[in-house]
Amino acid sequence: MDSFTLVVASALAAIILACSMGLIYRGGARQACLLDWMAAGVFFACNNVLGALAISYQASHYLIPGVGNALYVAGHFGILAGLRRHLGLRTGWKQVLACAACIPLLHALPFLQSSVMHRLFVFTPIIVAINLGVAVTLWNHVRRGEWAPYLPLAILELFFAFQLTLRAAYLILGEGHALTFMGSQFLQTSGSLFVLVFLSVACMSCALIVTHQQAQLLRRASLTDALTGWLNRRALHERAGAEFRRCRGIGGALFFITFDIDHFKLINDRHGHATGDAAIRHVTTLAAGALRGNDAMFRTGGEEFAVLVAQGGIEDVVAIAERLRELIAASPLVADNKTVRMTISVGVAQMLDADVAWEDLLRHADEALYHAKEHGRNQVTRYQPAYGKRIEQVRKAG
Ligand SMILES: Nc1nc2c(ncn2[C@@H]2O[C@H](COP(=O)(O)OP(=O)(O)OP(=O)(O)O)[C@@H](O)[C@H]2O)c(=O)[nH]1
Repeated sequence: MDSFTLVVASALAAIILACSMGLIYRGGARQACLLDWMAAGVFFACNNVLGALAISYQASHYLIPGVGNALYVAGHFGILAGLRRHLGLRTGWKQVLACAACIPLLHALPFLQSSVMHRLFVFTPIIVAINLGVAVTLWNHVRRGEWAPYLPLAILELFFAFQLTLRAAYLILGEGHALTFMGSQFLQTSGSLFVLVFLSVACMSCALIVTHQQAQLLRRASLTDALTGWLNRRALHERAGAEFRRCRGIGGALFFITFDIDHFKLINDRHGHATGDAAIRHVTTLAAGALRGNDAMFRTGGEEFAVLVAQGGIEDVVAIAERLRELIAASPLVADNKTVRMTISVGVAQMLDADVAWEDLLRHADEALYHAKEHGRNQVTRYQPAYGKRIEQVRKAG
């Protein structure tokens, strides 16, 4: 293989890595890890440009391979640093760049100057450690069900570490005596080929990680209510439908608690819309503390909320609803030297054999809530089939 062509191709792949990461960043995915990966691309590109120059020109030993090796270590570390930043960990850039800056000076040592083999002996373990560092970081910090977007990078880094170890072992144990800098032996030039493959696949893998996260963020935003952080109506359709089918399938119980702040219009009228918003947030914060971790909480309208409960019996659920009502009545909002007292009316319904969809269950909870409103507010009402008929009569009369 022609080592010059391979090194130039690797330089181009590194430039493509740097430009792709920069463009994705500029394009709106403002994730700082992209800048780490862009820096990695720049380091690899400089390393390969130096390598290409070294084939044609004689240079100082500190520059080639000294600076070249420093850039190579920094490039590999950039991939690890970006991943660590993406996972919310400290990158360690400062320490690594300080160490990398010392690498050219290390090349003053006669041991490193004297042979390519000795340099392989020193730098291969460093690169392998960084490659394995990527895999170990993923293993330790990515939850089992969320591996899919990280898998290509993990496989790439493990593969690179494996081929590097194998080639270095073979060269050191067998063929090492024949090595020259940028030589043309197959085992040596295949190293450039692997770097080319590494850079190309790293570019795709890093882009995949970021675009997958962007898609996740957008999906989460599309299912979340901006004011309260609770799930919205769209999420309700997805979640309640799935829970309804699951509970029907296993013969489990399913409940809806719906609640609505009493006379909320008066709060807006007396204290203003901003205080109204704060009151809504206050109620959802209190409610989230009172409900159980497994209960799914939805904001279904302005001051209307629904909680999907898939455990316990009807008595437990009514008790939770009662606790929630008492908590909100006892915990007024205090804002801007104002005390805003609130109460809620609550409806509770259990899935019935006759229910054909989750909407039936929600309608029953709403009918119970309507009953609570009609009978004085600030109370919990458990659904009775008669409520539906009564509401039907009221609608017809109206
Ligand atoms: N501040 C604020 N107000 C909202 C929001 N969404 C809806 N509202 C207001 O909530 C009020 C709801 O009023 P109603 O439906 O008459 O209910 P209510 O006054 O709570 O009366 P009852 O439910 O019968 O006890 C309306 O004035 C809406 O403008 C919101 O996001 N923020």
